[in-house]
Amino acid sequence: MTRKELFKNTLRKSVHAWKLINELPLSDDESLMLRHFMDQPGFLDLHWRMFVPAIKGQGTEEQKQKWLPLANKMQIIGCYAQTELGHGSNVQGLETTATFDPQTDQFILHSPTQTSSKWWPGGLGKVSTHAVIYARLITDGKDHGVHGFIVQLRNMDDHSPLPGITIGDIGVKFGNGAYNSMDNGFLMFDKFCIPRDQMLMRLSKVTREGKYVPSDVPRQLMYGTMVSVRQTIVSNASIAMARAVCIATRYSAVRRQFGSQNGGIETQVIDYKTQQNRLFPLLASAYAFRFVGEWLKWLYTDVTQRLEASDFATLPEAHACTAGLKSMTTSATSDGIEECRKLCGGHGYLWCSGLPELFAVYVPACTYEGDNVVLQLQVARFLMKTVSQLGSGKAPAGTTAYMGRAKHLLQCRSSIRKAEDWLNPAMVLETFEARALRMAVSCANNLSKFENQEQGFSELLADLVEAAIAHCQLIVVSKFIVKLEGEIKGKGVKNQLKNLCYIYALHLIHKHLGDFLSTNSITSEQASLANHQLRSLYTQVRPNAVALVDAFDYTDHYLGSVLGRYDGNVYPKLFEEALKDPLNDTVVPDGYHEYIRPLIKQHLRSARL
Ligand SMILES: CCCCC/C=C\C/C=C\C/C=C\C/C=C\C/C=C\CCCCC(=O)SCCNC(=O)CCNC(=O)[C@H](O)C(C)(C)COP(=O)(O)OP(=O)(O)OC[C@H]1O[C@@H](n2cnc3c(N)ncnc32)[C@H](O)[C@@H]1OP(=O)(O)O
Ligand SMILES: Cc1cc2nc3c(=O)[nH]c(=O)nc-3n(C[C@H](O)[C@H](O)[C@H](O)COP(=O)(O)OP(=O)(O)OC[C@H]3O[C@@H](n4cnc5c(N)ncnc54)[C@H](O)[C@@H]3O)c2cc1C
Repeated sequence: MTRKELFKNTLRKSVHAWKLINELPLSDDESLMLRHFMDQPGFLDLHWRMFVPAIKGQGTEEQKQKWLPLANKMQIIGCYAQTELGHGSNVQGLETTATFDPQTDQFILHSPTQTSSKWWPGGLGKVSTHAVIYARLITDGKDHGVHGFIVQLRNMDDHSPLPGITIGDIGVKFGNGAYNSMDNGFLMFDKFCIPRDQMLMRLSKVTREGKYVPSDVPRQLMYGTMVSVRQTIVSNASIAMARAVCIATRYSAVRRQFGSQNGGIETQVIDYKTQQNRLFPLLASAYAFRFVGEWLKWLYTDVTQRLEASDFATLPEAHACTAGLKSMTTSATSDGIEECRKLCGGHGYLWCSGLPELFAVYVPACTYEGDNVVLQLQVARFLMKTVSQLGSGKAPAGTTAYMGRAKHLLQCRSSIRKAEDWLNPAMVLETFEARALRMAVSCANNLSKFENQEQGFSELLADLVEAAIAHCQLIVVSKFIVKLEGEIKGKGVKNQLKNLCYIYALHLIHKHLGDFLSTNSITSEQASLANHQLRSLYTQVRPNAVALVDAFDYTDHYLGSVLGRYDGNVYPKLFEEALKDPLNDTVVPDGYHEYIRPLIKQHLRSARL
């Protein structure tokens, strides 16, 4: 499809999905499933995941009563317009202004520079009638920082932009189809006025007289929509990883190379330890991210209930966990999808493998909803704060509770003696805790050598990101172990999940061996025992690998991959796909007479000369 066709087709699908949701009707959970099977980014994502939650989280009761019924019936379509051409990560650096005019009781929205143009918001370019806009609030010449506003963008009769608004699509993005189904947009305001009551005023207010009344709750609640979406992105990482792994595992069982004895059949590539060493940790990650995603959903629900009761105590942890896990799981999944493509050899590079499209549509997850490095630095700040409070009498809680055992964890030596000890959950956990704590404490010690803490933080950014990642990996490992401690239905399922849990943990030890050795969390002998155990786990997973990806229950239609077909009938179907290519419509290609023939004839003439 051309970009225009792709975009229009996504509109068609989105509206059809909305019709089904209402007619059947579908529950919220079922609607989310429908979104997965629709399988294309589109304006609905931003409307439901960001526009509506932003109003719910930041609007007053009156504002919710006015706007939510319209949004819930999709009589207005909204997006989330925060990022600008010049600033995305640095939200406090946004330039768009919303200046209160007491004469007219309105805010004047203005884009003072080119870099202040809104740039990237999905659904903004062509579809949205409304947006939640983030802009600097100015009253009586004073800048109160960034606040949210509900703004109508387009005429409800003919969809034309309202006077004072310049709007459009930002152009083609990475890949062929992928995220190009979405109208990521730009937007400029030229002194565009909105009524005062369209500032989202649950957190802070501007009175009729133009007085700014700051909020008595943490200002970070303005970032609540991002926290909510980051949480959902973690579960989505599992879905995308599982999809790539399903394709690569099934194909690895079909594909044979080398190893033929006396003219017999060759070896299935899944039997090569190198293939297993690349594939099975990704299979384990797909399961691990699913479990940590379930836990994160619980954490998010818990913090939301606490916030409703004005208990803000767990907000920093919820922010650190959603930011860190969003970052860690999306980075691992993007890399994992690409690894799966390589695991499928040359055929993985074919469009019909399903992997190039999956990669192209997935990889912006490392950037949207917070650049992954910027988000890990938020985790690092949280960790440095926690370390600095150790010994102050305030015991760390939740995911940092392990830091409360700092004295032990800084000194302990791993008691792993044989390979099987690596299947002991307490020993594995302690290894990850020791490594994470020691990296965090080492950063804190290095920071303390700087007179200026911010300067020190800048100098140590790379180490801080690594410490944050170590902490996030510990969370994933520990939630997988907790999952195994609970009830798991199905004969033998627990054993399979145990194998995957330890593959997940031990492959991380192998991959980040430098961290584990340099922090003395393990010795080199214990590292080789871990490798030994890892190989043994691969052998145990091998007979069940295909069943473990079948368990994701993805249809062939959803996978969209010739290589990942359930029936394994890969080669005939690759031919079928090839023959469908428009280049094969004719035997002699268009362009032959224009270019190829004259070229060949010219050579023939020179040869005769
Ligand atoms: C699709 C096809 C198929 C393949 C995929 C398969 C499946 C997918 C299927 C379906 C997918 C469906 C849906 C996916 C779901 C949704 C995705 C949809 C679309 C995505 C669109 C993306 C939209 C966007 O990108 S919106 C824009 C996002 N922008 C950002 O994230 C900006 C990042 N920057 C920031 O957040 C901040 O600027 C900052 C970096 C945190 C810094 O903020 P600042 O105020 O300057 O803070 P400071 O560092 O000084 O800290 C102050 C203080 O505040 C605390 N803090 C910061 N943030 C928060 C927070 N959010 N909550 C709570 N507290 C916060 C911080 O810790 C400090 O605390 P303290 O003072 O140290 O105690
Ligand atoms: C597909 C897609 C959809 C999007 N949808 C929306 C949307 O609906 N609404 C919306 O408002 N926005 C949206 N965005 C914008 C997105 O949220 C931003 O792109 C994202 O927050 C990253 O910000 P940035 O582009 O400014 O990156 P930058 O911050 O410019 O990052 C560039 C580089 O600088 C590094 N960097 C930046 N700051 C630091 C620092 N302090 N320390 C160390 N390194 C640093 C980063 O790691 C990165 O390597 C979307 C983006 C994409 C790609």
